[in-house]
Amino acid sequence: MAVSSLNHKSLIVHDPILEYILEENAYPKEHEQLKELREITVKKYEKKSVMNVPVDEAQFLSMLLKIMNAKKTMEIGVFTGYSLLGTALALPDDGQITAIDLDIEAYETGLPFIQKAGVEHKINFIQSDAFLVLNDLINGEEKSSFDFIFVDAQKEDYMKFHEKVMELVKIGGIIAYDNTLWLGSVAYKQDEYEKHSKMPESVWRNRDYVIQFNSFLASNPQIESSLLSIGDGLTLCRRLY
Ligand SMILES: C[S@@+](CC[C@H](N)C(=O)[O-])C[C@H]1O[C@@H](n2cnc3c(N)ncnc32)[C@H](O)[C@@H]1O
Repeated sequence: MAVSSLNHKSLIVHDPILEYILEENAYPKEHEQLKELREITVKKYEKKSVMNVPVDEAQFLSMLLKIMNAKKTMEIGVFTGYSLLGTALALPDDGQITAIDLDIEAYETGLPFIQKAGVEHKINFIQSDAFLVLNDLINGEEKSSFDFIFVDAQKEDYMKFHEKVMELVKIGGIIAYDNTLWLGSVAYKQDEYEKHSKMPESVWRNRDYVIQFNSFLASNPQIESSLLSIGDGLTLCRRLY
């Protein structure tokens, strides 16, 4: 199957390599309800369905959560819930996920598959602007209590999210930021980009936020970080103090 038909968001690896990863490793072990959720998302949202994290990235996150023995997590930016369902499947039966999105219709599109997978009880979905919820949690009893926080919302807000989620994640806990290679655009200078890429103007515009954020993380002493070339780029940050 050609990668272009896989609806996969990655400019990082050459198509045959990506196809190999997906066909020979990721798809054979994709949970049935994740597959169904992914397919219904493509059917309903077409091009917008690339907002779901890719299968290989969700599997990486699932393994990370298990290695960490994560129990209490948060997801900012749920959409139809591909990464949310992956997380819910990875957590123990008494695990908890605070999942926040403004868009309840998208969440409800994926909800039947979450229910069918038997993991809805681990999820507290909050329909809200994430900043309101983060402020409430900070003012409540939730500081330094989360094992893992996944941030997958508006890229221009990542810097502001970082300030908040650093208060909520435990020391030693992980914050994961999605799309930190922003379709590869962060690596191009403008003239090279124009020559080599057909990315839309909207990608180019948001690229500066992602570049600034990546550079902020790289020089931030409060975290250890690693930018992985999986999916559209995933940065893991471990809170040090
Ligand atoms: C890339 S999608 C999330 C995809 C999801 N993590 C997955 O893998 O299926 C981004 C989502 O963030 C939500 N979003 C953007 N800004 C937000 C904010 N300030 N508060 C809450 N949700 C927000 C959008 O409504 C959208 O559904």
